[in-house]
This record gives sequence, structure tokens and C-alpha cells, in this order.
Amino acid sequence: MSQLEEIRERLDLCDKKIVSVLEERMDIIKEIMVYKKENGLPILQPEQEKRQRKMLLTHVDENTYKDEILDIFNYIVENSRRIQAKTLFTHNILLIGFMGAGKSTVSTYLSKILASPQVEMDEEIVKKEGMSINKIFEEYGETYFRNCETNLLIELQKKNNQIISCGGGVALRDENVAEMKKNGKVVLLTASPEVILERVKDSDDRPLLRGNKNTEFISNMMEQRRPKYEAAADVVVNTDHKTVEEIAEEIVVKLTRDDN
Ligand SMILES: Nc1ncnc2c1ncn2[C@@H]1O[C@H](COP(=O)(O)OP(=O)(O)O)[C@@H](O)[C@H]1O
Ligand SMILES: O=C(O)C1=C[C@@H](OP(=O)(O)O)[C@@H](O)[C@H](O)C1
Ligand SMILES: [Mg+2]
Repeated sequence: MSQLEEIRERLDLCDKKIVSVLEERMDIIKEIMVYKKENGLPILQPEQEKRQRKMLLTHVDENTYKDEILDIFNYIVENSRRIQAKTLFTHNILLIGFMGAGKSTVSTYLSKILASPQVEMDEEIVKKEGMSINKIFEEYGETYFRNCETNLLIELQKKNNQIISCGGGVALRDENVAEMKKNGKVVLLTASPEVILERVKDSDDRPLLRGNKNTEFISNMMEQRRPKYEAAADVVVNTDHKTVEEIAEEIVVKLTRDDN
């Protein structure tokens, strides 16, 4: 055996060790998830990742390959999140609810913490149509926009493990709800009209709220929509005066209850 072959053989051995340790690490992640679930502990715990990172930084502080090792660990942590998500969900998670309930904000956070792809339905439609939601309503009318939503939803249900932020009107069509249920769990986010107003008052990209930014209008529209929203929901989370982290945790806890 040449010297180079001998060195390469050691490298192969090293890779095998890495695979084995990674496997062990991933099994531990799953074990942690089971333990948290069985003992009713918070599942997401972002502060634990920070603690882990700090420990790692201290550990590699003097290491020659510090930067490279930290870079590899970013991928390891990212993939641990993915395993965590797969342990929790095999289906899609769809967020529904009134404008300003926090669907887009919460789905961005969930997608990050679970390393799962996020789909922002409004954004996808804007991209496909090449114009803003306001412009679509103005040029083609609401029914055209609603058809875009239905078509997109059918497309989305072909994939798994996505966090889908629906536009506020998506759950109003029964055929859309049937589509959501084929491969997803539906989370309804709620908020009081006062909180909604506070959240939407400075934004102009919701055509239905143009010139209607007052609690009376919001409250009436919310009441009209409520039966459809509630009928579509697998779980309901009120978002009034809660942080995004608290809402995300509540969603995960409710979705992972045995009856879901
Ligand atoms: N839990 C929350 N606490 C405070 N502000 C929030 C919360 N959720 C969302 N927001 C804010 O409210 C606004 C509307 O949220 P967004 O996620 O766009 O709602 P939706 O997608 O349901 O219409 C955004 O400016 C966002 O930052
Ligand atoms: O409730 C609705 O009918 C709508 C909600 C909007 O999305 P958000 O709920 O994310 O604001 C957007 O799809 C469109 O303006 C119509
Ligand atoms: Mg949104």
C-alpha cells in the first residue's frame, strides 16, 4: 500500500466515525423530543440552542479549525431542527385567520425554528401574477384573486412539512378547506378587533381594509367570517398580547397533542 493510500484509508475511517457520531446525535435529538412531549415541557426552547452555541464556542476557542468547525455546526444544528420538525409533523401546517392575526409573522418564525420551508401564499401569488395584491384586486377583481388562491393551494398540497401562511380569505371557500385537510393541519390564529387594528393600521397592502381601518368594520367582518374559520380549524390559538415565540410554542404543543 502506498503512503497516500494509507492516508486515504485513515480519512475514510474518520468519515465513518463522523457518520456514526452524527447518527448518535440525531437519535439523541429524537430522544429529547419524546422526553419533552411525555413530560409536558416546552418543545421549541430557542434559548437551549443559544446555550449550546456558547458551550461550543468556548470548546473550540483555541482550535486551529475554529471557523470551519463552527460553520459545520451551523449545518448540524439546522439539520437537528429539521429532524425535530419531522418528529413533530409529517404533514403541512397551514395558518389561517383574520388579516393581522399574525399568520405571516408566526409562519416565518416557525419555519426558521423548525428548519422547514415556509410558503407565503400572498407572496407566491404576487410573484406568479407579477403584480401586487392591491393591483390584482383592481385589475381583475376579488374572484380572480380567490381562484389564484385555490389553484396555489392545490399545488402546495403535493409537498410535505411546509409551513403555509394562508391569506385571510383562503379558509372561506369550502373547497379550499377540503384541500388543506388532505395533507395538512389547520391552525386558526385569532385576535381581538382592537389588536388587529393596531397591527394593520400602518399598512396599505390589504385592499379589503382600505378606508375601513376601524374596529367596527373589523369586528363585523370578523364575525361574518368566524364560522368558516372555526369550522376549518384543527387547533385555535389566540394571539392577543402574546409574543411570536409564545404563539409558536402553543401551536406546536396543541398540534402534538394525541388527539391531533
Ligand atoms: N404576536 C404579535 N405581537 C405583536 N405584533 C405582531 C404579532 N403578530 C404579528 N404582529 C405584527 O402585526 C402585523 C401583521 O402581522 P402579519 O403576520 O402580517 O399578519 P397576517 O399575515 O395574519 O395578516 C405585522 O406588522 C406584525 O409585525
Ligand atoms: O382576508 C382577506 O381576505 C385577505 C387577506 C390578505 O392576507 P393577510 O391575511 O395575510 O393579510 C390578502 O390575502 C388579501 O388582502 C385578502
Ligand atoms: Mg399575511
